[in-house]
Amino acid sequence: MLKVKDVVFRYDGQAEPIINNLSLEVTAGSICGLLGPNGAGKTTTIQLILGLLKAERGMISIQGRTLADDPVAYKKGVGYVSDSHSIYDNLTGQEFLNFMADMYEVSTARRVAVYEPLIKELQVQTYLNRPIKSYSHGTRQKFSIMASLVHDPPLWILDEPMTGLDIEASSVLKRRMREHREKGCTVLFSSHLLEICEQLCDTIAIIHQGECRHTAAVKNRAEGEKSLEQLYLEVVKHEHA
Ligand SMILES: Nc1ncnc2c1ncn2[C@@H]1O[C@H](COP(=O)(O)OP(=O)(O)OP(=O)(O)O)[C@@H](O)[C@H]1O
Repeated sequence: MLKVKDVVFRYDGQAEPIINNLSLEVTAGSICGLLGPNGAGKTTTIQLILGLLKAERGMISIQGRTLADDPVAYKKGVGYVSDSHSIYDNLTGQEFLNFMADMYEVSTARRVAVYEPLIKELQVQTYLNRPIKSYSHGTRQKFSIMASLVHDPPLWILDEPMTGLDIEASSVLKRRMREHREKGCTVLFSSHLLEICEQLCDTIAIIHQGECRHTAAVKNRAEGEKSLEQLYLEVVKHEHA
């Protein structure tokens, strides 16, 4: 479903690539957790997949389509929850939700059908007509999550989505991620929380120093197999040596 092959990327002015021949595959109808130390390249990888950054080499495709093949269809195939939500400060939550639905050309009936249950589940009714600049981080996160689902994206990408969410909202998000997978869609999210990956993921990918160093199945691990924590620590250990 998602294929990232031998991608190389460096930010302007950098001598060495930050992303180094990174390859990753996520199958349709699965949840994949991106793990890795601070600065490993998780957010950069996500932004490359989204087309917010441009790789200098390599190939990225979603459902067999690259950004160059059909930029609009490619972008409509992805829903994104960023780890920073500062750009819509002057809109109210309701205006932001409508703006995102307009951008994805989602009908009024469809946006109501998506947003109404989410507004109730995430308990944000009282925030709808207030400016986003007055929201806490967690409330911004809730609006970002709602907006990312309005076009029912086949690939849902979330960058550290649990950060700042209260316990009820985390529980709603986890359920929504599972439901997305049950519909045959795909979820990719970055996290520093191994327990969340153990609860949710079918696979994990460990990013270290701009490379995907290891991928592993999370469920049905054979008896005697290493725990995810042991596995993770072994993959990244030379950083701490
Ligand atoms: N705009 C930028 N310009 C230059 N370097 C950057 C920029 N953004 C990130 N970097 C560098 O790229 C590397 C990868 O950063 P990235 O944010 O992708 O890591 P991450 O794995 O998401 O980290 P964290 O877990 O701390 O969020 C880091 O060394 C970071 O300092």
